Amino acid sequence: MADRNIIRSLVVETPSFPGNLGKVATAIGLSGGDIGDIETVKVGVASTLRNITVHCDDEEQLEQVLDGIRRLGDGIRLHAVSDDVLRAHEGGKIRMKSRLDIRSLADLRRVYTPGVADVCREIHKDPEKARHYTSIANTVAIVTDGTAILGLGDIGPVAGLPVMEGKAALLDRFVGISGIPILLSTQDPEEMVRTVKNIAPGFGGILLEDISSPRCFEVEERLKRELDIPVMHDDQHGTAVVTLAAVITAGQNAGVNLKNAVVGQIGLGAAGLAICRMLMDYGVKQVIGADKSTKAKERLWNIGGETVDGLEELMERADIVVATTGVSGLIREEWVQKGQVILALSNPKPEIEPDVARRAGAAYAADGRSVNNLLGFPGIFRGALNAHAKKITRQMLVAAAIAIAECTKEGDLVPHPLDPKVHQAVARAVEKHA
Ligand SMILES: NC(=O)c1ccc[n+]([C@@H]2O[C@H](COP(=O)([O-])OP(=O)(O)OC[C@H]3O[C@@H](n4cnc5c(N)ncnc54)[C@H](O)[C@@H]3O)[C@@H](O)[C@H]2O)c1
Ligand SMILES: O=C(O)C[C@H](O)C(=O)O
Ligand SMILES: [Mg+2]
Repeated sequence: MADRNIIRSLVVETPSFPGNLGKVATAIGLSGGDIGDIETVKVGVASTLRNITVHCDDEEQLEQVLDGIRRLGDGIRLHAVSDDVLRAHEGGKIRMKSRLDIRSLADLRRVYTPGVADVCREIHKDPEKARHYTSIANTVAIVTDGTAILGLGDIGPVAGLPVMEGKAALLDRFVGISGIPILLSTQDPEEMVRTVKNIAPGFGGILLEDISSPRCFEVEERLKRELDIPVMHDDQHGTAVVTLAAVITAGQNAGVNLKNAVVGQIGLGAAGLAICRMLMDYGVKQVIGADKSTKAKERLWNIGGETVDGLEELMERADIVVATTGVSGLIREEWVQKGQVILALSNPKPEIEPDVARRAGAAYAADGRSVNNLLGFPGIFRGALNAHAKKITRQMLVAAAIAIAECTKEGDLVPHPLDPKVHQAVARAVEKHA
């Protein structure tokens, strides 16, 4: 099933004789919906009740699907439509949990007082032991001020929390790291740096997330300098790592030699500038960039890149196009060149849908759901924590990108994020280069 934007759970009642579920499935399919899971809730003598998960492109298509089912008649009834995504978020996605069971008084005295005091004394005598006797070495703060939440913009840290909880869930699921969202109610770089430094003693690493440019550059630079634990702004370097991996495989698949290729980057914010820097470091000779902001373009000049004024010019010249503007539909179909590679990475909606780009002649096209920093940040932090690294260096990031490219199946641009091998491979590569 292709990635769709809307997921709904439909409660449908059908008469209990063969062929009725088929009618419902046909109605959904004829309106362009995809069926996910089907769960039978109740089988009665006269009728059967089922939960049917449906995936659609947009609200309009969903309405057509619902109308199609309602029109079936003959005892087929649509009882309820619920939003699976909202339902899944009820109560939040994460929680803090004890690793030790507390059943007996002995457990209590071991886990808590008075036993715990001995552990405190040990750490007080030798602070290095905190790594061994606490959760610090396996815990990463996921810090945001809520100013660049996906492409939704400055919606504040609380509205952005579902993204941070999502990153925590991924860290847990893929590499067993505890991610703790930290929401900052300030946008002042000085205050942000001070706050993160003040809470840093409880963490093995700091993942900065969805902080808008240009403040993100200063905040990250200072924290890297002033803290001796790994600090990484995911939207910059996590994205750059995964994009480099996709560009490497795209180059191989499309027979383009990266050393001679022109890569065009649209959007020179947090993600875009880091992508340009990473590609230039990797040896791509010609990186051209476009942004509506002159200040953003100046930042690319400062690192030796070339800028163009119009998106059309960039689209005309580039063999590989990467876009990270947050603007859905920014790339027009008629700008796509035959054989081009297009990575439209903005979430939640890309600058051009991959199937539209391919129809317009692109050799390879992907969006931010598949080329996503999720392929990088879990393994990068796992590797850095395993190595007790104090910094995440450029070599570690390039090694991560190469590891991702090497895990990619033939014909794909990047590996599937649910493939545990990729996160392990990234962790190993990063640890080796730490
Ligand atoms: N797929 C991924 O893994 C991934 C990772 C990071 C960011 N992103 C996406 O990239 C987008 C940007 O994120 P960011 O953190 O870099 O934000 P940002 O705000 O730092 O940067 C966005 C840049 O795009 C520029 N821009 C906006 N509209 C433009 C237009 N019409 N023409 C040219 N330039 C334009 C802005 O001036 C800015 O410099 C978001 O949608 C985010 O979801 C995707
Ligand atoms: O959160 C994601 O899915 C990727 C990225 O960090 C983004 O901001 O879009
Ligand atoms: Mg992000």
